[in-house]
Amino acid sequence: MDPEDFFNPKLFDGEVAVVTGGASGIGLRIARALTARGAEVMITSRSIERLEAAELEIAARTGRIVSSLPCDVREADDVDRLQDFVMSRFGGASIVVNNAAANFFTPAERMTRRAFDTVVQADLYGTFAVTQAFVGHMIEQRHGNILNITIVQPERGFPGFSHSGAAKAGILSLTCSWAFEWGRHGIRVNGIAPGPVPTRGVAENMLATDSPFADDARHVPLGRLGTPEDITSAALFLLSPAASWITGVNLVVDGGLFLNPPVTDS
Ligand SMILES: CCCCC/C=C/C(=O)SCCNC(=O)CCNC(=O)[C@H](O)C(C)(C)COP(=O)(O)OP(=O)(O)OC[C@H]1O[C@@H](n2cnc3c(N)ncnc32)[C@H](O)[C@@H]1OP(=O)(O)O
Ligand SMILES: NC(=O)C1=CN([C@@H]2O[C@H](COP(=O)(O)OP(=O)(O)OC[C@H]3O[C@@H](n4cnc5c(N)ncnc54)[C@H](OP(=O)(O)O)[C@@H]3O)[C@@H](O)[C@H]2O)C=CC1
Repeated sequence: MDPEDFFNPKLFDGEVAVVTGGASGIGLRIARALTARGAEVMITSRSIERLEAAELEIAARTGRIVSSLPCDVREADDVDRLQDFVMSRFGGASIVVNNAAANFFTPAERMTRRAFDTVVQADLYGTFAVTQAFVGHMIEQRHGNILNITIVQPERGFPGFSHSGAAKAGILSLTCSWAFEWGRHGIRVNGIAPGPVPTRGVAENMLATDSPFADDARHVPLGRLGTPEDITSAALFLLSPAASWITGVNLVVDGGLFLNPPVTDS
């Protein structure tokens, strides 16, 4: 049984969800699970081919249609187009999942300014811009849910991923500021901090020979790497009314890895 099978199939009836980076990996699994539970879902990423494949996969698995639009979250014009599309098709969004991210292993002394900018724009600026595109409508409706995909304890530092660590720390700060500012409007804002989940993005961008990421499985107390399903069931919980008094948290979903970080060899 999938962990997400514990969630009611009508849990998200009447909700409209935008999932950035929803064409692959964790974002695709969250988009599929929301679709299967009644939400109207809009997925975005840069690649039309991946979006088309994701639409087919979700339709085959759920019997329901998702909408999709190519959108580079670093580009203000793309985010404006996304906003226009969602407003005209659905009248607004009640759920935003800020999942799109870029990452690659680079020692800090060799990281170019453009490399730093590429990651910070995709992660931190993208989270800001996409959220801002939809929060006005949420405030009007006095109903909204924002979920940011972060990392575990970004203040700890991530050797070789200093751009991503800094961007994710910024996202965590946005999560807390927004939770505070928008709670009075009926909007909840939370984060999920995944442990290592072997997705395409990780395989293509993070497993350089000297990357510490490759070693993580040995250190996970629950004895295995994570799956997109592990992250998705936590997302469904935080986005559901079962979490209606939870805002501003960064929920760690990592098999206990943060208790035993890979700096120590056990
Ligand atoms: C914090 C600890 C880790 C926490 C765990 C987090 C995991 C994840 O986030 S997994 C998700 C990863 N998924 C992805 O990264 C998918 C999307 N990524 C990409 O498509 C590429 O990685 C991309 C971001 C590089 C693509 O963006 P694009 O705009 O096409 O980038 P460019 O190729 O133009 O490069 C821009 C700039 O960055 C430099 N650069 C790119 N790759 C590397 C690399 N492997 N090593 C060093 N530098 C790299 C590139 O050279 C450019 O800079 P300049 O040379 O100065 O122009
Ligand atoms: N997997 C892991 O171990 C961990 C993942 N995370 C986080 O989980 C989230 C999902 O990662 P994961 O599923 O592993 O990775 P993937 O690479 O599979 O997914 C990332 C998605 O983001 C999209 N994307 C990247 N850049 C942009 C951009 N500029 N504009 C729009 N979309 C973009 C990609 O699509 P396209 O290339 O088509 O644009 C892709 O669909 C990310 O936020 C990541 O940082 C955090 C900790 C650990």
